[in-house]
Amino acid sequence: MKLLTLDDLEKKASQRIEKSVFDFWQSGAGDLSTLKENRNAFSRYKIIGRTMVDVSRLDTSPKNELFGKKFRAPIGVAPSSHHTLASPRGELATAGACENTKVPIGLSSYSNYSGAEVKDAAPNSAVFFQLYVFKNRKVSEQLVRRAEQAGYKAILLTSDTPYLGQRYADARNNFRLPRNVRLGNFEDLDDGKGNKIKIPHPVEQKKGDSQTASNVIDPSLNWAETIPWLKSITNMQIWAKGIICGEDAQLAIDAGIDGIWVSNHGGRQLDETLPTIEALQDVVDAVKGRVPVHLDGGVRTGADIFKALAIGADFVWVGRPALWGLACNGQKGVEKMLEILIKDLSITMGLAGTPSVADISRKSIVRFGPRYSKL
Ligand SMILES: Cc1cc2nc3c(=O)[nH]c(=O)nc-3n(C[C@H](O)[C@H](O)[C@H](O)COP(=O)(O)O)c2cc1C
Ligand SMILES: CC(C)CC(=O)C(=O)O
Repeated sequence: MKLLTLDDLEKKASQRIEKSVFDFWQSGAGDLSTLKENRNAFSRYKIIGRTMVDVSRLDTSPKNELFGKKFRAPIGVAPSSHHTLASPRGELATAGACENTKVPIGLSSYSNYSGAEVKDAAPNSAVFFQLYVFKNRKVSEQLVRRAEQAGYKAILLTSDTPYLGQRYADARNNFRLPRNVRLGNFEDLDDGKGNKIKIPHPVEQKKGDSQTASNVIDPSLNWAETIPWLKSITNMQIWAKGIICGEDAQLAIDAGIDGIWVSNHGGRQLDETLPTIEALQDVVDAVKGRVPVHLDGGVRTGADIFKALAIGADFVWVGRPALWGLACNGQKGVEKMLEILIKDLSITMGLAGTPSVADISRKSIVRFGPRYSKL
């Protein structure tokens, strides 16, 4: 089977990976409405292809540098947990692919390899360390300090997971991590008094009680307390992931956040929330260029990336496709996935008469169909 699109990688990965793991990757929360809408909503936007523009030179590089680095395209690999379930070198392979392709990666708190190991594998690409804030703040504090020491540029604070979404596929499969899976960032943690801390995994189901295990993440996070606390323990930038409305973007900026990441966690958390491409315009308009705006959720083609850039995103990220690439062919599979996206973006830009990312604007697209409106 020729692997030409991300859909092809998804199909091949589904044939290679054990069903309960593949279900864990693919599944969303509730009746999967947001998961599906993340994809479907892209097709409500159409590109106005302009012709007779000199497109003999195409430049996919982002309009602005990210942390002073010039990447090859405004595309990156969003944080997702447990890459060794896909391939033995796990995040080392994913990050290596990002490094070779010259795009950034955000590393999950729940990576199997530690932040320092991944930074060594991809010194230029490993920029974001995604943070879950745990009820035991000492744990998160140590994760942050280690990330800073390893050279990460920003903490990507996941704001949409006070509780774990209801993922029925995982509950039905009684999904559990294999015993030998490492949690690299949680090794040798202590409570400051010399006592070792072990953290239970939020996705694992405890017998008869799906909530107990997700209880490790702190549901009391808020702008007024959490951001000053984070700023008191690190000099890294703090970005907020999980924003889907302009009001929250404004509150995040008021709290001193350095960047906004529009996301609904790939439809895995609040079901029936907005698809991210529909939420983007409100966020971009509220932010008014004060901080960068990034987006993830259902991005699978160059046209999807083009549409998000046209609405005003500075950068666009993919989650599941990296896992599919890994499952198909390790690091080379992730490289293939990223090359497919970059080539597709480049061709879309050429055919749309927008030779550089700076040429892509709201004039480049139209939207049809009913809009979400406030009541
Ligand atoms: C298997 C899996 C694990 C994930 N783990 C994390 C995580 O540890 N932290 C986090 O902030 N987001 C996590 N995410 C969400 C992604 O960062 C991202 O928001 C989402 O996958 C984007 O949607 P997409 O998969 O449609 O591209 C995870 C997503 C998947 C599919
Ligand atoms: C460990 C989990 C909380 C990882 C995650 O964010 C997810 O599965 O969506």
